[in-house]
Amino acid sequence: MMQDVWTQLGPTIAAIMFIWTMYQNYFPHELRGHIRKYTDKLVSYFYPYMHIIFYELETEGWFERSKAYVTIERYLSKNSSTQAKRLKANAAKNGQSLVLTMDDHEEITDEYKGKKVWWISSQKPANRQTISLYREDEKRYFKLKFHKKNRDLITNSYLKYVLDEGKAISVKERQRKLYTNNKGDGGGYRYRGGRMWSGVVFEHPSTFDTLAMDPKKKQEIIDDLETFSKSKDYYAKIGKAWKRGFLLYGPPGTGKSSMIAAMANLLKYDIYDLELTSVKDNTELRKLLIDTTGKSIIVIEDIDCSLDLTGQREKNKKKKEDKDKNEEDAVKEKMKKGGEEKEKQSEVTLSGLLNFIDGLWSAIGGERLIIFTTNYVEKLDPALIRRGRMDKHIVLSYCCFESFKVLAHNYLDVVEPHVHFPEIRRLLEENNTTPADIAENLMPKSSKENADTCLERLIKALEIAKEEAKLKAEEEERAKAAEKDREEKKKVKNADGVNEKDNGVKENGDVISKG
Ligand SMILES: Nc1ncnc2c1ncn2[C@@H]1O[C@H](COP(=O)(O)OP(=O)(O)OP(=O)(O)O)[C@@H](O)[C@H]1O
Ligand SMILES: [Mg+2]
Repeated sequence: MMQDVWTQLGPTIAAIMFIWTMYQNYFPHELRGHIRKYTDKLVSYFYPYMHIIFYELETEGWFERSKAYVTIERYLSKNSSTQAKRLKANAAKNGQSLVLTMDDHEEITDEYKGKKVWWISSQKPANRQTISLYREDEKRYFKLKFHKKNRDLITNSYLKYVLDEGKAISVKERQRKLYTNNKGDGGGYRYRGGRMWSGVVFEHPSTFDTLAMDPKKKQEIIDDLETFSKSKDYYAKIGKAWKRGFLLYGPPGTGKSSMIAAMANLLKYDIYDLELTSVKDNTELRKLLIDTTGKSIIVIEDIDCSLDLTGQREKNKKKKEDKDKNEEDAVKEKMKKGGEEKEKQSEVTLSGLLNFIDGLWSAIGGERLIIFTTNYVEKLDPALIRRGRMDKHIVLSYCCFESFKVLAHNYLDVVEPHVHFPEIRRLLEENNTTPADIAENLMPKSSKENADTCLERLIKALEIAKEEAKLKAEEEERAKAAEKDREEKKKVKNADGVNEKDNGVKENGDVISKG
């Protein structure tokens, strides 16, 4: 049977191969191009499908990988691993993880709004008649095949969807960075590749799961952030730059910095930690802003300590003028002494900072959070923190029982009900203890310590803190009473003095009247 088939097909296959070899080797190149053009036209007339080709390399410039190709590659990686038989692995996150995509000549299907499309990964044979500096595989491309009747849907909507999804996957997989504008030892910026920020890999482990705070408040913040990150079109519709300001305030050790790290981890953003005191002036501040990328959080920690931004603007202006004058005098003085003035005070003003937050330049680069932290919210100029600039004010406060439960679960794997919990609850209500203090007590200090020993240590620490707070309050009470006593005595003394003085005036008056 097999032999019959071969006897019938053999000559036909041999003839086709012979014609193909002749065509490839002896047919003039230009003529082949013409023939291809007409056969393509003929085929496309009857063929119900359309193709779009995405080449790997840009045809203009320095043969860089095309952004569209890379984005599509990322998008297809989500289907490739389940559909393609041969996969290709590319390194991501500086070699720490792998992206799997289909290998050449593989085909996978995708579905969009009920319509099926095909993605084919392929390679164009290199033109042997031209000399190229590049390898053959530089003609690699993705071919998108779809039915002609779906043309509008695919070109108007599906392609945008693919690029958006691909970008989102790239963002998730990229290695995130923590940048700082801190100057080097020499006092100047270390420009890395022309950038004003220097960055390291951001690997802070804080997440909203590990953050101890009231669960309702926590969920509200998570919802706010997620809504923000998906609201590109909404912000465009209402004519607002796609950014959101957060003011985090509360005593030291209540989780402000931890929350910033959790936000960055939730949204997969980079962090730009802006050290305002290292910024020379408003112009430099603007340059730093321009040098940030989208999908980032710009943080100014301890804003009240960063600059003299706490008073009224006019007052600040006057202060600044005085300061400038004093500084100038000081510099002259030092120069006279042969000294060298290296560290110059920052000249960033409140208006410069306001401009940074919501001026025209702040809209460049897309989605961005701006976060200020402070221990003393009341010290800040209201203009700096008004809604619209700092859209959401979040207070992080002392540890309540709900927050404690999160810490106990994270640090010791202990959950309610527990024999020590009621006492801890009572002590927390009577004490102002920061989550940082609770966390420190919950952490096992040796392999011998277990959950119970840690909780008992916490109870002891809370009792001591309560006792100390009581003693401190008594001490303050005594100091207040002593102060009050001193004031009373002073008043009596003053009153006596006034009486004596009054008497003197009377007497003098008498003298005058007598005169
Ligand atoms: N709410 C919290 N949830 C979980 N851990 C916390 C929380 N608050 C503080 N901690 C722990 O305490 C440490 C210090 O917290 P963090 O640096 O976030 O405080 P902060 O509010 O930024 O303080 P500061 O005002 O001094 O900058 C953290 O490393 C973390 O371990
Ligand atoms: Mg902090």
